[in-house]
Amino acid sequence: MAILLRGGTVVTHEMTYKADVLCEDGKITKIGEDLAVNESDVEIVDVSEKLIMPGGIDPHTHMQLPFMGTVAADDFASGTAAALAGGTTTIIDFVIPSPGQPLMEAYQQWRDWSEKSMSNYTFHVAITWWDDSVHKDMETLATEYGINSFKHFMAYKNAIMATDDILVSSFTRCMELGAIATVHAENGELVYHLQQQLMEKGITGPEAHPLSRPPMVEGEAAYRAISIAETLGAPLYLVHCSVEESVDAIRYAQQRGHHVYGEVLAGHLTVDDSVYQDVSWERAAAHVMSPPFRPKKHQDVLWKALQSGTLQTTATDHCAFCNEQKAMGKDNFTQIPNGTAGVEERLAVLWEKGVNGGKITPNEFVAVTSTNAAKIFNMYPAKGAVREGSDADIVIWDPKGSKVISAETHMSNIETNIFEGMEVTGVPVMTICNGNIAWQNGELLAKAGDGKYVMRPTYANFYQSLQKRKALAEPKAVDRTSA
Ligand SMILES: NC(=O)NCCC(=O)O
Ligand SMILES: [Zn+2]
Ligand SMILES: [Zn+2]
Repeated sequence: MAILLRGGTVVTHEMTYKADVLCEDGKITKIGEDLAVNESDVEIVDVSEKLIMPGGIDPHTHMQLPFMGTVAADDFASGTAAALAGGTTTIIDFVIPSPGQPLMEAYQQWRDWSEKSMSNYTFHVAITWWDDSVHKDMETLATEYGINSFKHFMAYKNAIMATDDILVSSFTRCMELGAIATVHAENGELVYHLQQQLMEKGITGPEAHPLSRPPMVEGEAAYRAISIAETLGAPLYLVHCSVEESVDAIRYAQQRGHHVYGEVLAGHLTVDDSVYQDVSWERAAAHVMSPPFRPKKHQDVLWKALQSGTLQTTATDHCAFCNEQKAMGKDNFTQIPNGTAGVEERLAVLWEKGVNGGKITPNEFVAVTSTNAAKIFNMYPAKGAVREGSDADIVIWDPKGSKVISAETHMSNIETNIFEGMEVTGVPVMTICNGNIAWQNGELLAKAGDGKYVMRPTYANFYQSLQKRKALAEPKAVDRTSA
């Protein structure tokens, strides 16, 4: 049934205005003041005093990920239910082939798992190894399956780490296909070396995790990935930037005119490394994720980078493991499955600390939680927008509503919440996904399978200048025939 959102305030990444919004057949069909509709055909929802914003896009989640000897506890049903409860209507998850596994086989595996999604979903595909078949499958994925981003883990040695030769081959291929390369920037060799040293010293608990991944481990990899991409003229997106060193590397590259984008996690903006000193092993281990939570001074830099546009997107890296799974590393911190949750909390945390904290405007909030990701990953304006013709993926926001975040009430399948006890003012009250009310005031209405797979075409907008620049700089041999 069509839905008319009556009397709300539309907030987009560029403007704020009063209007009614009509959603029909999964699309936003009309926006205007006092829209007239046939009331018997349309469900009218009073949203006065509420904000109408594009549904959140979380560009970094791992539902049901097989990782470090176990499988992430939130599958595509529970994880996307949590997303909807938090006002997020689209996730970009990751297909991660095991080294040697054909890309198309892994892709099909993830498509099967994700059929039970309740929110919309799409995938980055990780490049974990290289041969001619990978080169070919990247094209098939880009041209036939709507994949325009390929991920590279520079960490996780002896597992899924991409070495420099793979980065060079894959970034080059991304350019040829009109796709964007993304990286998890951490020097995997250094991490491995420091892990062994810490274990030899008998520091085996979660407090060793951040010591094995100091800021320069991330900064070096960020700088290296950027240098490789810039040399090749390839666009680059750095996931979960957590330290000043990465922000500096990105800002310098942008100042040189390079197309480089950066993501920051709600967790890295708000949680600091003191969590690893917790006397409870369980609570400390619950925060083991990579990159780790950082000393507080980095949070300030990350916020400023988001405010200034050096970083464009916010995500969660939702990769949930319950206490029993974390206990796999009871005697050896390197075996603690890496990952934390947050897909349900991201928007509320960003509103509380960002908007209420005077760091970003509501319009900038929309940009960093939805629109910018839609643009970079080429889903805009179907996604990331409240405008006529866009998909009806909407969050109705109550800026005066409040709650206390807690594992007691969250939807994720784990016993801990990294934002435990945070009081937030500004909460979702309704989430509309594909024109249907998917979640309302604590009640999940979406069903497994309601979410749609999102095709993302290649050649996002930034390719227009990138290609021209590349053509103009094309090297030419010197003609010496007449010399
Ligand atoms: N982030 C994390 O600790 N786990 C998920 C895999 C990754 O993104 O590195
Ligand atoms: Zn990562
Ligand atoms: Zn991740």
